[in-house]
Amino acid sequence: MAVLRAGLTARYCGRCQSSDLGPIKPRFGSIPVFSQPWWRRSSGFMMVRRCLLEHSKWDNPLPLSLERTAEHLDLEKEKDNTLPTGTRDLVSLRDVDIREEEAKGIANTEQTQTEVPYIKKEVEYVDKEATALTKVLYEKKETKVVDKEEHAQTLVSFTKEEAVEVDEGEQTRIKVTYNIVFITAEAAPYSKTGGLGDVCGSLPIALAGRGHRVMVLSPRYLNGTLNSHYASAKDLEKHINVSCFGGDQEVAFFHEYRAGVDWVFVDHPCYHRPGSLYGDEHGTFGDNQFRFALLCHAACEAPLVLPLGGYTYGENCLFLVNDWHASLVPVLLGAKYRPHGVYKDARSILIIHNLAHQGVEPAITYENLGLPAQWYGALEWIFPTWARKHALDTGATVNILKGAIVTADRILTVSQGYAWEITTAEGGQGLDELLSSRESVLNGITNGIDVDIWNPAIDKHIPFNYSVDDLSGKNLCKAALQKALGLAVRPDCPLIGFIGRLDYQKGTDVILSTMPELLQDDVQFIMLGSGDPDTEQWMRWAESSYKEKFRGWVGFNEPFSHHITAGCDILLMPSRFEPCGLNQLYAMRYGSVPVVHCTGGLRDTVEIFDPFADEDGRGTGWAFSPLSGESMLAALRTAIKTYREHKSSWEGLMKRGMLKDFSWDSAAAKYELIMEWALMDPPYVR
Ligand SMILES: Nc1ncnc2c1ncn2[C@@H]1O[C@H](COP(=O)(O)OP(=O)(O)O[C@H]2O[C@H](CO)[C@@H](O)[C@H](O)[C@H]2O)[C@@H](O)[C@H]1O
Repeated sequence: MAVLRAGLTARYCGRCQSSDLGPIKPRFGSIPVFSQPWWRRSSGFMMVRRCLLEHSKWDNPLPLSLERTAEHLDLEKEKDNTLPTGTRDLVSLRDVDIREEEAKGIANTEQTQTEVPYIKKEVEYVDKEATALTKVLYEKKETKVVDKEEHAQTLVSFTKEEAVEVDEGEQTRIKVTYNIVFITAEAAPYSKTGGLGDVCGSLPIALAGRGHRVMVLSPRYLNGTLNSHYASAKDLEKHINVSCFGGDQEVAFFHEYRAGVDWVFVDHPCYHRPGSLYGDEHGTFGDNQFRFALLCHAACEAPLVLPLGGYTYGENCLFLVNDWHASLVPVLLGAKYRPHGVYKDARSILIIHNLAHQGVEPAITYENLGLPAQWYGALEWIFPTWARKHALDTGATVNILKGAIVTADRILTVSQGYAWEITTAEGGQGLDELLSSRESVLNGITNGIDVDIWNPAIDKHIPFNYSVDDLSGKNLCKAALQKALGLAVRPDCPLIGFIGRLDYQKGTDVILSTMPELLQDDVQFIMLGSGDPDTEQWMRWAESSYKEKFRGWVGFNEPFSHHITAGCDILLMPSRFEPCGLNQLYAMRYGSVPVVHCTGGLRDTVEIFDPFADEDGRGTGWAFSPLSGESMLAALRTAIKTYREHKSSWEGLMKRGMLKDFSWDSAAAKYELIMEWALMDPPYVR
């Protein structure tokens, strides 16, 4: 009920008397309110969205970039004095219903000079198989999916065989390229605390490689450790003021063009402080809402004001907003820009890497976000009574991720399994009903990995390189790891590894509780991670208590994570939930066998070993369920037994994992498809 309340708070609009209980008449004559298909119109939220949109059209401050454009074009004469002051320039310049022919001409000229058209159509030759696949994808889209099960199957069912059958002869297809703008709190190698950084550091490159124009916007963190990564980023000398948190905030932009991608870093003193990206030894930074609201405001301006390579990205772009840090962007598009005719044809896609982090702050902070008051409902989030802290706590908060869930054109998660899990009460983190209501635009695409950085044949972070054809280097890596850790160098002793944030999500509590029992066996265990201080403390204790068998490395150490991935035999991931998980993919690529909890992306990517299937067995690891000490130990013991007693089966497991294709290529093609679907539908918030 709390969720319902949060999602559908205002079912009746006091300003325009619209209600979701019956047909609503268009309010402002020319603006079509029934622009959505019927299944999207059915919820009360849609009504609220429409009303808010209509009202905000008249109350919004003018987006900064447009003030400048209007000034530049000197359209003072064209102003319609019947409009509120702030919107006059804009309406005369940008609105599609622009009335003055002359102004229209000027606007068009300006646009062609500064913007690259975002859809460039070109005919190119592709191989038969790819053509056939494309055709299948289009056919799937044409049959509009309303049925739940069929919907879940849509992306799954793109099989090669099917594709080949459909089309044998066709040789050409239209290649469409987009202007894509990623907004993210992390992008490796510049900034990274986890998988978000990995994905936003490599997916943009894969998309750029497929012909798209791609910009990645993230903060320019200067925290003393990663500063050298920004050395090649040049100050664009474009300082702008964005309006939020009670005034104008000045931000600057730095830029580096690398691997076909425009890496743009938003600069502001709030990103320059010691510690990690989100906090320091005293905990999470108290002003993270400000830091990421600023990122979102700057990100909405960047495509309009930054001439990258001589041209701005322009209005017609696709925003890929990652996690809560970027989730204000779809709301800003709807609340601040579209009412003025800007970004009318842009689309936004929310990518959920981790639903557990939603950017929730007290409701009073809403007024800082630079949004019109009428849009409060889009972010409003009421905690259930049991979750409130004291008698006077009303449970009223703003939830930034929720804002994107209810305004983005499409929603993606990083695996298909997780896309389903978040629509259930168990996996929805309180947002399941809201996400279910948007099921028709919710998909999952399993992450790829950067196969150049994570390649045992050329990896500089490991002492010996190896490949699937010659695994001898892997044994040497294991010996080197054991030596470096001060453990006995024993090729026969299974070495188990864990790498990750020390967090409830990662199931570290299950590791802690089973360690005494596990270490009764003849095994070695290495654990790398940082996060929960109690777990860090436990790691120190365990290292001194199990001197012969356990090593704990507290901290974030990327080269060492590569060495562990190469050197261990088994990689353990007992994650409570896992949207995708990258370490199991890295492990398989390095010939280490994953033992994982059967959840989310882990279930999708680790195929359970079956020694009796095929000639040499089938599968790449073990997935246990439920998440308990007993089932984890049972899976580990089976893996250890296989390692010790069935050498050829083990080698088969390693090789099958190493031969899997985890590159971004196929995932990037699916992203293109989702972008295409986003553009087929009209903008969700107009
Ligand atoms: N102490 C340490 N030292 C060095 N490296 C460390 C480290 N701790 C973690 N890492 C690295 O950080 C990355 C973590 O990847 P995960 O997929 O586990 O990410 P995370 O849970 O942060 O991300 C979320 O986003 C990603 C991306 O979408 C999803 O895969 C995932 O399920 C979701 O929870 C890996 O590259 C790992 O090697």
